Amino acid sequence: MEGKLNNFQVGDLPTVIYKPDFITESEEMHLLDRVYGAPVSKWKSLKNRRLQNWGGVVHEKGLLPQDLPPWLTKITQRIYEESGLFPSAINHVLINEYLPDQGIMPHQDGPAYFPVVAILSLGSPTVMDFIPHSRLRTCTDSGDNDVKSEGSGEEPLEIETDKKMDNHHPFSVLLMPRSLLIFKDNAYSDYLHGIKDSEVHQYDGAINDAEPLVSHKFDQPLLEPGKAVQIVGSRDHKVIHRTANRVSLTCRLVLKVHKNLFKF
Ligand SMILES: O=C(O)CCC(=O)C(=O)O
Ligand SMILES: [Fe+2]
Repeated sequence: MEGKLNNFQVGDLPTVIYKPDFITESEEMHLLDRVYGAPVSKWKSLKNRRLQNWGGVVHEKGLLPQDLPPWLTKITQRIYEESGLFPSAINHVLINEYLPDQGIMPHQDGPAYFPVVAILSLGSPTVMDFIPHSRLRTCTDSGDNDVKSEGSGEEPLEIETDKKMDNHHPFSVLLMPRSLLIFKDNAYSDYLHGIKDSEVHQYDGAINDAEPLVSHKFDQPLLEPGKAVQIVGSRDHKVIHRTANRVSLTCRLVLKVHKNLFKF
């Protein structure tokens, strides 16, 4: 299936796609209303962010499914159709909320997911860092505790300590509100991805910093009205001041779906 997002590949890897303005401002507002309108009990607080889990419980061996609500299927269906990268409909969405000084440790997504991830950003820009890691470390280490869980129970985190980095280089992607990031293949399997827990993010050298939305290559600060977000740019020092919350929708597919608990 040829996806119409193919033209939006960024960087050297063939497997990172960045589509600015995938949704409109009113769609963004609508989604944020839904996220914040969810019952308080839907939020799970972790040390450094909050999250909502939609679509069911992900186990190592598969998904104990729950139907996604229509406000989510509307967007996941669009991602499914326009990307052409998922073999069947997206059935799991993790919604993360980050305060301006919060992030997510470098990690690789859990093994239950089909290795394509689509992340829709809402609210505030951020920079996502990709750090190469050695695939060999994942299964062979025993007592070293490379793989840690941050508490969601479904995302083993691998802390990069290996300095052997083959020919892979770290890179970063600037994620503007309303944008869609998709990564797969090498970008999925050979790199950890994470977001720094600092209020200031640099995006010098971000693989998509040529995109028109980020053409603020002047020295004057630019304040987006209503968003309380500052993007300051100069040729050498491009930074985002994260002054508002960011909400992201991480949309994935778990191929193995269990209809009842006893089939695990
Ligand atoms: O919030 C993001 O953009 C990333 C979230 C993520 O990596 C995850 O939920 O696995
Ligand atoms: Fe992730």
